[in-house]
Amino acid sequence: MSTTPLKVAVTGAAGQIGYSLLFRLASGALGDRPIELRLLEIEPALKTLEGVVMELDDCAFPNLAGIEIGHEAEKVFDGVNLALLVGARPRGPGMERGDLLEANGAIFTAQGKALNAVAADDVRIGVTGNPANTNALIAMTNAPDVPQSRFSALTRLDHNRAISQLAAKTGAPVTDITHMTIWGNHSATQYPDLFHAQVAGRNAAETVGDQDWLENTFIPTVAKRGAAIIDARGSSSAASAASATIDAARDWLHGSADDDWVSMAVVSDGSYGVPEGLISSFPVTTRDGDWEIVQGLEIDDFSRARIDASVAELAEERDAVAKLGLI
Ligand SMILES: NC(=O)C1=CN([C@@H]2O[C@H](COP(=O)(O)OP(=O)(O)OC[C@H]3O[C@@H](n4cnc5c(N)ncnc54)[C@H](O)[C@@H]3O)[C@@H](O)[C@H]2O)C=CC1
Ligand SMILES: O=C([O-])CC(=O)C(=O)O
Repeated sequence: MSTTPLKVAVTGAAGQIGYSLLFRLASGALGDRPIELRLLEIEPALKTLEGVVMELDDCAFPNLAGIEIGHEAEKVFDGVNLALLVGARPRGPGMERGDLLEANGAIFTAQGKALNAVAADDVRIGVTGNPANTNALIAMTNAPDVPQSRFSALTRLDHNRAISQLAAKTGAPVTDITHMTIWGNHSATQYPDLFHAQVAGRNAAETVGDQDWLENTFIPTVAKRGAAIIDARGSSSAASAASATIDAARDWLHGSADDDWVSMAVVSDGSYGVPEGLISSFPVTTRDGDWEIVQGLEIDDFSRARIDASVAELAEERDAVAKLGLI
């Protein structure tokens, strides 16, 4: 194991997700390698962030090798190996994540440019801030020197939600649920796929044997879970979003489990009819910091229609940010 600290940037570090994410990162959720935190916030939030840093100090985490904070992306991102782009406005009740495009898009233009200029050559960039897929597209487009494969958007929370719902339905432990896939956008159009998922090695859709539940309960529960949490909590999911951000980063850096896959929104190479260049969620395997889209899955008409609908929304979002001059 390298003893050189992994430099991890977190944006929006004084926000709700940050408050959960930073303590998990600092306590070793990405492995034993020491980490150095680089925390970016807007200037008015720096005082709050200083308080969070005091708390991190007070935990005396053995593997926390240093913390730097600031409001200038080019300083904070200097030499980072992993950038977790969380900072963005969350939606409130009655909003869709796409309503945040204009408010949040500009953040990712500037941060893409800054990462392009100063990040380490091996940087990996995970976007959590919404609308995550299109924000990742904006950052990627504004960072032409960083390989496109280094960008991903978070659909791991949806993936974890789908696992949890299926486990509850079948009575199986979550560890028995494998091969889950979220296709498309991190939005209400996403398609959580039970036709390729497995419960203790058996096909999940067959195990459930209830198309009505699959179509009218499972898919909408997973796809609209974010809104249900906003409705119940008054603010959007935070600890679960931080946990999923860590799951995604850990698997990206260290590899997904053998004989399983994970969901990640990554740049499409045209696989499964998703237009090249869109950042869409796929089943992927990861190893040593690289990902590969799982190939050869059969897509029936039911799945095809749902993947196409979510991908059409991604194309609309891309066109909207192109009109705004963000890509
Ligand atoms: N992809 C996913 O699964 C999920 C995504 N989210 C999204 O994550 C984002 C953050 O959520 P919360 O932490 O709850 O929001 P929050 O409002 O509590 O925190 C956001 C933080 O970002 C900061 N910020 C704003 N502009 C910034 C900039 N240019 N640079 C650096 N920091 C900046 C704000 O000052 C604030 O402290 C939201 O867009 C939310 O919708 C939330 C849950 C799940
Ligand atoms: O729903 C939201 O706005 C926050 C989010 O992305 C989620 O919880 O999946």
